[in-house]
Amino acid sequence: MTKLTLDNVTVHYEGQPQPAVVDTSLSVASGEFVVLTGRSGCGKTSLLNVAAGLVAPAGGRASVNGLPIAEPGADRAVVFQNDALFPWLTVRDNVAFALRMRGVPEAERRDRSDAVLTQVKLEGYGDRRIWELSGGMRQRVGLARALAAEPDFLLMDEPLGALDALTRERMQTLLLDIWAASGVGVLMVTHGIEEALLLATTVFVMAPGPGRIVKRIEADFGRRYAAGEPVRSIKADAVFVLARAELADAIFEGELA
Ligand SMILES: Nc1ncnc2c1ncn2[C@@H]1O[C@H](COP(=O)(O)OP(=O)(O)OP(=O)(O)O)[C@@H](O)[C@H]1O
Repeated sequence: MTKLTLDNVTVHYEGQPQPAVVDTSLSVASGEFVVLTGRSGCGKTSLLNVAAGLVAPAGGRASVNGLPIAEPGADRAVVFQNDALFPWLTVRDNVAFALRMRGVPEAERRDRSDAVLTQVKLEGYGDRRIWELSGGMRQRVGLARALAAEPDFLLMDEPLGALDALTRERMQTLLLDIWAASGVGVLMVTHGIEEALLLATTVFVMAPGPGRIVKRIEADFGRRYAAGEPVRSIKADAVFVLARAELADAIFEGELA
């Protein structure tokens, strides 16, 4: 099992009077789906970027299996909200880009790309151009590109934020399917309250001023979905409805209505 750990992490951007995140700890292990949520500016992206190796903490420690995170690595694939795909490349070449950079031979690149395109339900789209795809399909290409590297961790910053409600719901179940099948550890930032609860095994609620974790909620709704229960029945369950209210309270606590 692989474990990504943030220990008492502080993020302080140069020239800012206050740290963006103080003394914050969490971990993500293989097979866990950890979600960061909270109001705007509470430091969610900052924390994710520390895990990605894109931001160096001013205090504390970020590590994978005890080894310090100093830079981005192939073990941690990052998916952003509007993933920058290369419009002049085909879908398959976008997915295979990182593999090409790493010198993976062409036949293997093709096989691996087609396998992950099937995983994200884009089988047969390998030869299409990016501009021929809908927003939801583009986001699935971004996800396929991340998966092609066979990472231990998927780090996702509002990956579904730009999608319409229906596409977003479909992507949520797709993410759960991929997570359950791959055993990857996920750290995801979202503003979506239902999304956080449905997907996460653990939800961390952050609050600003300075950014910190104010609540931890354990959930098993994603596992129930993976075990065959329909999403609609999960969301209608009184346990889900109560948890949603508890999560909303934690997010908006201290904020004037
Ligand atoms: N590169 C940067 N330089 C200076 N300040 C930054 C930088 N990135 C973020 N900040 C500040 O750090 C704080 C936390 O930002 P961050 O983006 O981590 O929060 P967030 O919870 O992800 O916000 P949102 O939900 O709006 O995306 C904010 O006050 C923000 O203005």
